Amino acid sequence: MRSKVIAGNWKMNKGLSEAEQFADSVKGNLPKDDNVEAIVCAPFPFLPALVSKAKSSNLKVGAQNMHFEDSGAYTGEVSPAMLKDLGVTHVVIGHSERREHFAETDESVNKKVHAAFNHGLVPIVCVGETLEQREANETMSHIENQVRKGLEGLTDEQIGRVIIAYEPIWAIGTGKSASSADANQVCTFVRNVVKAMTSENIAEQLVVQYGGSVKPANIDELLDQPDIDGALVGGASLEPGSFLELVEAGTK
Ligand SMILES: O=C[C@H](O)COP(=O)(O)O
Repeated sequence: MRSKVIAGNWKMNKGLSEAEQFADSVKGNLPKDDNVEAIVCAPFPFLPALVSKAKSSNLKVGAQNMHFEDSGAYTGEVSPAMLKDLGVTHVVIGHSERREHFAETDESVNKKVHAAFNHGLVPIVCVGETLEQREANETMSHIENQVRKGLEGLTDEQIGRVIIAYEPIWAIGTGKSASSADANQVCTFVRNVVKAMTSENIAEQLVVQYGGSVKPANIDELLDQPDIDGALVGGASLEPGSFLELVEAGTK
């Protein structure tokens, strides 16, 4: 059985003391259940404090982006080796906000996914369609393209360890979540694309999250779906109480 993975993506929110308070409130209250993983993906400046606070707890700490090179003349960038050194375990790659505002492409996503594995980080690879693509019936072809290009050149074993977050762009931060059936349909499709790319059973190991206006009120319904293995959550991951409720939902 696949574990449920609940990842908070704080985006560019909070200050250092708020981040520390969050970790203090959450770390002792996470469910003691090996079938659910709780990750908080925070802005770079908070990562050392969060890693230190989360030590000896079930809370894992992730980054929201990174460069694909190990080092070099890339002013303002952060390398996978730097994240690994800090004790970060996960990294969000190819979030739609990075694709939209920072010219992230399927090619750079693929380089970053390889770099993550080279440094022992688990990539959370985001895919998702715009409203225009959905209305033009292009959702599946777009998702297939993003999945195939994003995972190109990985071994089957690596693909089995990727987390894919399906986040329809029209559902992000809008309060308008995809219905659980629609979300599951795309998550099943993602698994089938991976099945076609890999040898037997790899696709069954793959964790596929849904993201887009997930909150305590709708997470149960989403996680009840057979191909939704967790959630990548923005707004509702910011408050400790709400984050804990989301993680708790993964134990049911
Ligand atoms: O990475 C998280 C997503 O962009 C979802 O954000 P949201 O939960 O605020 O809609």
